[in-house]
Amino acid sequence: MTQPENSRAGFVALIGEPNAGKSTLLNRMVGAKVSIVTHKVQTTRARIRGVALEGASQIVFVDTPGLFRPRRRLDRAMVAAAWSGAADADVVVLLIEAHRGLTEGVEAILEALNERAPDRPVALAINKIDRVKSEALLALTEKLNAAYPFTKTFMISAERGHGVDHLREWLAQEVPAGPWLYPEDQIADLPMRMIAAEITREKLTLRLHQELPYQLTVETESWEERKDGTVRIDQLIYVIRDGHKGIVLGNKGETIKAVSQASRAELTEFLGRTVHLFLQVKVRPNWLEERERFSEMGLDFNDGD
Ligand SMILES: Nc1nc2c(ncn2[C@@H]2O[C@H](COP(=O)(O)OP(=O)(O)OP(=O)(O)O)[C@@H](O)[C@H]2O)c(=O)[nH]1
Repeated sequence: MTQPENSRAGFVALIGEPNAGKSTLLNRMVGAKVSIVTHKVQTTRARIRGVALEGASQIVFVDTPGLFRPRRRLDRAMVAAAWSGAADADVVVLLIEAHRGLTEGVEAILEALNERAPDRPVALAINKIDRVKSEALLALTEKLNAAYPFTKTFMISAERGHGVDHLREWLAQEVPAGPWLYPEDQIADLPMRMIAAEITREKLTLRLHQELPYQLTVETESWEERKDGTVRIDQLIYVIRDGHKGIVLGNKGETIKAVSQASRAELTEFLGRTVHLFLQVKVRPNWLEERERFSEMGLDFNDGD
């Protein structure tokens, strides 16, 4: 399918408390292919994105980590990432659980939304409607809309698929007019590339949790299926300063070597075949601003320009 003239494209941040159903919804929106792969990884620690095509629109979803009160350093980084996603996205979807309603956690998110994501369309998606009676749903809708001026409210069951098409159609209209962000042929193996990048990023984080700022991104540059049944994966690790490069490499390259080994082992297990992994570290001071780099997974994100 070639890109239509009336194309639209944009980023959609799915936010909500842990367990709200964000991953389930993302998988529904994007399709079976992504759901198969994302089920295998720890989605709570990853910002998995998927790309959906709806009519002439390309919708790029960010599945943020659950928003909660951060304690550990890594948690804080994740929450910051979740919020940066929400603030920079073209559209925000707040997912809540119908049977839990307006919890303290949801109240905290609404407060923060006011501060951090003003002027964005924010849709309310009340999920798990299969668990409550319709009268309760109406009352909840009123209560939530009194608490925050949502652009639109959807009642859905991510698990059963109810209402999901409506939400996706609405998102397709809300994302800005403009060219698609991903070429069509990249969408197919995007999930695998993202997951591979996320696995390496996780190993880096585990290894460097004290020293490394989370301003680091991993991209899968190439993915080559070899005739002998093995896979060659080349990844770039972007840091924002020269000093960070030294930290990632470690003394005599021992850090990067350990990260590479750990990542390769997990990728090999995940893919069920031998993986040859090649990592390269690059300094890129402006990666936060580089929109064209969003073709891969990472903490970088749309700056809304
Ligand atoms: N009954 C019901 N359960 C649902 C629905 N959608 C999701 N769930 C369940 O809710 C649980 C949490 O769903 P996830 O998609 O993992 O939630 P999440 O928001 O991604 O969770 P975190 O990754 O922890 O932030 C899972 O057990 C889902 O099966 C729904 O529409 N109805």
